[in-house]
Amino acid sequence: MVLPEDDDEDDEGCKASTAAVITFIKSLSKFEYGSVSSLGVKGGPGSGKGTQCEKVVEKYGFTHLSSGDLLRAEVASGSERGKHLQAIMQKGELVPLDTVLDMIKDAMIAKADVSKGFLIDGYPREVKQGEEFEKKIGAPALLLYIDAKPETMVQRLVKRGETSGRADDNEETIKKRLDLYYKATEPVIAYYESRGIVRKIDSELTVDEVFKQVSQAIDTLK
Ligand SMILES: Nc1nc2c(ncn2[C@@H]2O[C@H](COP(=O)(O)OP(=O)(O)OP(=O)(O)O)[C@@H](O)[C@H]2O)c(=O)[nH]1
Ligand SMILES: O=c1ccn([C@@H]2O[C@H](COP(=O)(O)OP(=O)(O)O)[C@@H](O)[C@H]2O)c(=O)[nH]1
Ligand SMILES: [Mg+2]
Repeated sequence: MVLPEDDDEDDEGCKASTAAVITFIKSLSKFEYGSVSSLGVKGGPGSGKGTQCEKVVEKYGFTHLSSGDLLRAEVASGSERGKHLQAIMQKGELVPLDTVLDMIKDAMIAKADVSKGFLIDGYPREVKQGEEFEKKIGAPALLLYIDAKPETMVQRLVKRGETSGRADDNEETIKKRLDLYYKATEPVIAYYESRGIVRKIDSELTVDEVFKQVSQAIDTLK
């Protein structure tokens, strides 16, 4: 996959596609959920982001974009770039910010004409990524913060690792992902909290009970 270079002022194609995303995001105000353009879904590894996003897609028809899934798709393609990404992800480290942002932007453009809104799962990973996302795409309408205790997350991921085939669902990498989450990602939540758009969801319950809270949060946007 060839991605546009954002910093290349001569890249007219890239500027045109960024403009297309901005136009689309603005046009979303016509849709059912008022001002909803994108919803951020944050929480630690294994907190249940993917599980809840699937249910939101089913009920609300939003498009689910998981930055981790996009990266895993690139790895699965077997490309040179994918091999490089795999090495980073296997260590539980973060892929460079521009790479992920370009992937999300391309995925949004691809779905722009059919989507009711976007669920951006697992992104931004760091405050700087959030700032870049806002500059290039727009501010999220809401941030769902899927909150679980670290021991719950570890337990869920170890169990998921029995069948997921994910190279990073092993105890050593899980620990690194958790450490990085508390260091780099939790500050993202504080950053959006100051704007009043964070909705904290208790994820220590059953999937359906967690989803009730998620639905309530989304319904406040109606
Ligand atoms: N008991 C319980 N288990 C859950 C809940 N949500 C998710 N799980 C389980 O926890 C594991 C992790 O859930 P995911 O939805 O994959 O978590 P995630 O936050 O997307 O994880 P990453 O992709 O690693 O960031 C899965 O095996 C789920 O079946 C929940 O609300 N309650
Ligand atoms: O915006 C992102 C999303 C994911 N990753 C990488 O992809 C891995 C898996 O991400 P995912 O969101 O699927 O799972 P989590 O880390 O929350 O368990 C992470 O550990 C990172 O190496 C990244 O670098 N930037
Ligand atoms: Mg996930």
